[in-house]
Amino acid sequence: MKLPRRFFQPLATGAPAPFRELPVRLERMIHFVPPHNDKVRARVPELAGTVDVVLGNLEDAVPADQKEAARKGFVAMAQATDFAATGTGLWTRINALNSPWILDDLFTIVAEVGDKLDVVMVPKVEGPWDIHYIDQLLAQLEARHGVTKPILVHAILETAEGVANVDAIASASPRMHGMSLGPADLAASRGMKTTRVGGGHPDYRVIADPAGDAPRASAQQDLWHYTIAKMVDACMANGIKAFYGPFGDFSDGAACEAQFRNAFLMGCAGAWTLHPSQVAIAKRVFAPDPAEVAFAARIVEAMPDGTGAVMLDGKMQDDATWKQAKVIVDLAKLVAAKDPELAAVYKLG
Ligand SMILES: CC(=O)SCCNC(=O)CCNC(=O)[C@H](O)C(C)(C)COP(=O)(O)OP(=O)(O)OC[C@H]1O[C@@H](n2cnc3c(N)ncnc32)[C@H](O)[C@@H]1OP(=O)(O)O
Ligand SMILES: O=CC(=O)O
Ligand SMILES: [Mg+2]
Repeated sequence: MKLPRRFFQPLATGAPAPFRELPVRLERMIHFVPPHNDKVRARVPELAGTVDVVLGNLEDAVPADQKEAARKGFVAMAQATDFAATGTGLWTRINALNSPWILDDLFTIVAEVGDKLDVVMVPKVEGPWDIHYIDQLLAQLEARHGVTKPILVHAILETAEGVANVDAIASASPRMHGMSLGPADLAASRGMKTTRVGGGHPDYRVIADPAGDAPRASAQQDLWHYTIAKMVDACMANGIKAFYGPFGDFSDGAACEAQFRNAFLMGCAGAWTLHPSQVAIAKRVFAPDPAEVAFAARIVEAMPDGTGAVMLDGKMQDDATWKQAKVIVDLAKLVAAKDPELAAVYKLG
């Protein structure tokens, strides 16, 4: 382990100093774009104003013979659009550390558009050693190409070993932005018996005890509850952000919304959107409910210094509920700053 005073030192001469605190940004959805697809890429300038993050995906879902086209497409789309002008994040998902493409991904992208890139998403992270490797390499590339803003790292939690090491991954570097659950790769890595990309499974359920001949009630359970909870704790304990990942059944908006909402309530900041139909779902879910915001604002107002105990509508409020209320009010303010419609509904000063 590094000594605390060395943790924030740049890892290469000439590389920018790491952030001490993460930039505060609204990231309700990380929208995946296949950069080798000319038609979709052409829509990016228009898309950029409608999502919080545009991610050019170079990894899974890009065929092996299109990896180079995807990398070139990403550079072209990064150069063609001023993402910062609309407050939209620009991310890329690079190929895995053991793949033949990773070096060209990073070498090309940092050289060509390193100053425009906010976050590199790293797939199949197994432990802190993977983050240390990327951290060092990014610092060298930032220094070589004169990048002045540190490029952040986002890990996908999608292997059994990664889940076992989740705390160490979250605390591996000041470059860590956050983590996303990768339910498809994780299911494979764990030997789970499902072919779905996220969401539930009709056979994963609990059943009521028998009561004579009466039909036994049963209910589907959330396959991802344990992992999301573990990921949220690891992330929040280290001051970084947790995200739900992909939901693959584009035809089932209700199930996508339920999965996103569970993640939101558990502490996640956002989710991936793979298809335009999922963007509205993410916007709906990852902004607090107006009635909840109104009640939270009353709590904050009733306890101006955040201490003591008061009653509101028959419910006890104290220092702890004040902190809960602050989470909701702060998020609502962040959303309101970007979304005039919700700003009008929230009516926060
Ligand atoms: C497990 C994991 O790793 S998940 C992450 C990896 N997967 C991905 O990144 C997938 C990203 N999504 C995609 O590539 C596409 O949505 C696909 C290939 C899955 C499906 O695309 P299509 O067959 O074109 O879907 P569909 O016909 O419903 O699309 C409707 C429209 O939305 C467009 N569209 C589809 N996906 C996207 C997207 N991610 N961003 C922007 N536009 C999109 C289509 O081009 C189409 O446009 P059109 O009406 O002008 O023809
Ligand atoms: O990369 C995402 C996943 O679910 O796998
Ligand atoms: Mg994956």
